[in-house]
Amino acid sequence: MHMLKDPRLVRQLAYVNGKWVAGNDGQDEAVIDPASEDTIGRCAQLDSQQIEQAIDAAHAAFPAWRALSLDARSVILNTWHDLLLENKEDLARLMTLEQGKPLDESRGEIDYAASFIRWFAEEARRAYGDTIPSHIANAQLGSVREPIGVAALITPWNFPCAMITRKAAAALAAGCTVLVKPAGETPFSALALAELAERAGFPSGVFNVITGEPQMVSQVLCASDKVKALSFTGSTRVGRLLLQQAATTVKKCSMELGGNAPFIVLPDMDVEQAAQAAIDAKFQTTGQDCLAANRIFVHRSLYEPFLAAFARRMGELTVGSGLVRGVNQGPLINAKAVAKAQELVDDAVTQGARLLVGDQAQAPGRNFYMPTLLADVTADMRVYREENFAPVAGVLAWDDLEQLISQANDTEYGLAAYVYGYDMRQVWRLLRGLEFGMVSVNSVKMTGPPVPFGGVKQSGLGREGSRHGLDEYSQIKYYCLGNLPSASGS
Ligand SMILES: NC(=O)c1ccc[n+]([C@@H]2O[C@H](COP(=O)([O-])OP(=O)(O)OC[C@H]3O[C@@H](n4cnc5c(N)ncnc54)[C@H](O)[C@@H]3O)[C@@H](O)[C@H]2O)c1
Ligand SMILES: N[C@@H](CC=O)C(=O)O
Repeated sequence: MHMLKDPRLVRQLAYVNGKWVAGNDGQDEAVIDPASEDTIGRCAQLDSQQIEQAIDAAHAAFPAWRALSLDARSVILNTWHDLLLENKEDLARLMTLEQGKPLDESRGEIDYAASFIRWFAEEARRAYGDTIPSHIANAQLGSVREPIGVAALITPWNFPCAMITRKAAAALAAGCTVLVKPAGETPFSALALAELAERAGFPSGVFNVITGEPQMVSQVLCASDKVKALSFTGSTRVGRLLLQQAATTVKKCSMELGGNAPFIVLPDMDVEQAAQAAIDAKFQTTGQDCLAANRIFVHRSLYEPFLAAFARRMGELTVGSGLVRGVNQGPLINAKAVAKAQELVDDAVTQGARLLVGDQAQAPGRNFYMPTLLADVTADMRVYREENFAPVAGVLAWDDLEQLISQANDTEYGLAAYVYGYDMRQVWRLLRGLEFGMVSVNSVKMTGPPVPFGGVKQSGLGREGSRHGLDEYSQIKYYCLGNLPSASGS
């Protein structure tokens, strides 16, 4: 922490109603650097009464925030955006310390996080309603969009800034006030965002970061009638629980959940290009990415050359602390994640997968998992069925396009899919046949503010980013102005 240029960005207290708040009775929890396993700080743990107080503060701040002009809200959002970029180096370092990802990836995430703020500061100006041709005599019909109210935003540790800004910027721009509950592993990035939000001029109670025991916090948020929207990014398992909890007060729910992305290589694809793209799609964020290629399907005619090219290119992966220059594979978030990766690999090898690359004896620490390549993966293996969230690549061969589509769709998940190849007929068939919310053809990069990000099936509900991102935080009010003189047909 002493390495930051601006030490005031390191906040260990929650941020509620414009104040830094300690847990009642001084409750706090250690935050660990997953690379060194050192404690880098402690984070306040609020109790249920304090969560209620935070909800009250956000609720009280809502009328004045929604009443501000769009221009005034945009100015504050744009200032927040600029502050993120001005403090990029510190924010990136903080992220690497608590999350583990290589510093360059953290810098990239700060740019990415900031880009959503600028996007929604502009997009809110285009939150149009409708005029509706009237079927009622002498009436004018239409609709306007209104902010939904207090929004609770619960976020994961793998993208500690961007998953917050993609939600918060949309909610704030729409006129909502927010309560952010970051993951316990990565609270400091969220609290640094709060420090910058304060400097940007958000009025007290508009942007709050509440830290505490996850189940208790979500129960209090979900039980409160003052919280009108719940936006969650995280695992499908927890998403299901939250949907049940939110049902009691019928909240508007947006769910960005797990993935099990197929990466499909068509027979006309260049093997080296496909192998590099698959490496990028698999190993970004050390495999801890909801978009990570989880099942790599390669046409049988290219299968062995692809495996050879993939294995050779894995030699360029360097494992170590994210703070060290040249490292592109950081630690996993904790030892539990390492144990899960090992279980999946063991299960696959026991069931006949070939272990082509991967030697855990080389791991530089308890929380590191060495990049691993498994060939001849089958649908019975856990590595195929589960989101592995680790640098473990499972590859299999395919022969028939229709069979491939059924195989790729044979998962409860439906977030993202990749297709590599140029035969338009095959590409189009896949694009329409794959049951995934996002399909990217010949590009690993697919995300960004203009994109409607989200999944189908049990990967989620709703869309973030794009013009649709505002929908999660606004509601349509229809109006009928009746008994007007000579309005009919005009
Ligand atoms: N679709 C997307 O946009 C997207 C983006 C990033 C991550 N993810 C998914 O997130 C998962 C990894 O993140 P994670 O391990 O932090 O997920 P997680 O579901 O364990 O935790 C996410 C959030 O929920 C909280 N939480 C955990 N258990 C809870 C409970 N029982 N009740 C209430 N809250 C609880 C956590 O503290 C955290 O804030 C992966 O499945 C990944 O695919 C999805
Ligand atoms: N990489 C994703 C986050 C998933 O973990 C994104 O861009 O939103």
